[in-house]
Amino acid sequence: MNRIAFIGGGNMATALIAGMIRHGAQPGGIAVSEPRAEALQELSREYGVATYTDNLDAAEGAAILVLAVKPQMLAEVCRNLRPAVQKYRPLVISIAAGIRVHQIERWLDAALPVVRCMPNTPAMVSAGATALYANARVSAPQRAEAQHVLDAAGLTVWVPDEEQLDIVTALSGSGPAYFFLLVEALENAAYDQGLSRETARALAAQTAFGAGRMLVESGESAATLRQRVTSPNGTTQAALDSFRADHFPAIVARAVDAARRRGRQLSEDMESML
Ligand SMILES: NC(=O)C1=CN([C@@H]2O[C@H](COP(=O)(O)OP(=O)(O)OC[C@H]3O[C@@H](n4cnc5c(N)ncnc54)[C@H](OP(=O)(O)O)[C@@H]3O)[C@@H](O)[C@H]2O)C=CC1
Ligand SMILES: O=C(O)[C@@H]1CCC=N1
Repeated sequence: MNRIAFIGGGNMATALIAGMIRHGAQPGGIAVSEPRAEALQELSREYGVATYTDNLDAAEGAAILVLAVKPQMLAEVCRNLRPAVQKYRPLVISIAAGIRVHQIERWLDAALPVVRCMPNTPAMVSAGATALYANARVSAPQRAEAQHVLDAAGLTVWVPDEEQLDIVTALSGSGPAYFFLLVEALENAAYDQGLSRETARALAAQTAFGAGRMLVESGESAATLRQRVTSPNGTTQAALDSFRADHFPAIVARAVDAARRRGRQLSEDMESML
């Protein structure tokens, strides 16, 4: 694998680096830059990667540049990276929510191969889900390289249209938080009804894990698996009827739409940045 530099060494970058190392990447070929000294020390100690406080030092000679800072930081970070990208012309991979390829190219002031992708935090346990989108300048080998980086984090899929990344962000990028919210609510409901906090937490988490494994491993649809739990006139049906009476599908649809619109807004908020 070519030398790869991560700009920003926060949650997602760490999850992706961990996945790459687990899949046999050489730590010496991975550079990370990040302002927080303790984060850099941790990355160096845990994974043996090269760490820098200066983004240009990290980007020096990199064939792949992963932009892993907050969307609001990206314009400034890209502008500072101009000398390195114009010299080395790397494949740029952005994981920033919302920010469009044309904005990244404008801020880098270079027409470059850019892959935008949307991973999620289960990448930390190699159970991530990532969608990728490539602009027309990305060659077939570069596409394979980008996919290789993200494959180490879990499932990967390509989308043909950049707009679809906002939907992906609202589904799988933010999605782990929706499941955590449901688990919190289940845990609290069982606790309120008399289970100990510890027992409620363990059962709620294991139920989420078991349901997730069945969804991924059984090859059956969520609807089929749900029906199999639901005995006629039984306890599950009582709960599902209550969910429907409270418009659960509409609640979920509205939340996903709010996340999708926020992704677009993040991009629009940054549109004035040159
Ligand atoms: N978390 C998630 O579930 C997902 C996040 N994303 C995207 O990933 C990106 C990163 O998110 P996440 O990892 O959660 O955020 P983090 O805040 O954990 O990581 C960003 C890191 O970048 C550092 N940073 C700030 N300024 C600079 C700079 N000028 N140069 C280099 N590094 C800098 C931050 O340091 P400091 O803390 O000191 O500011 C921080 O450590 C975002 O764009 C987000 O949209 C995508 C998919 C899922
Ligand atoms: O909340 C966010 O904006 C980021 C993108 C997807 C998950 N976390």
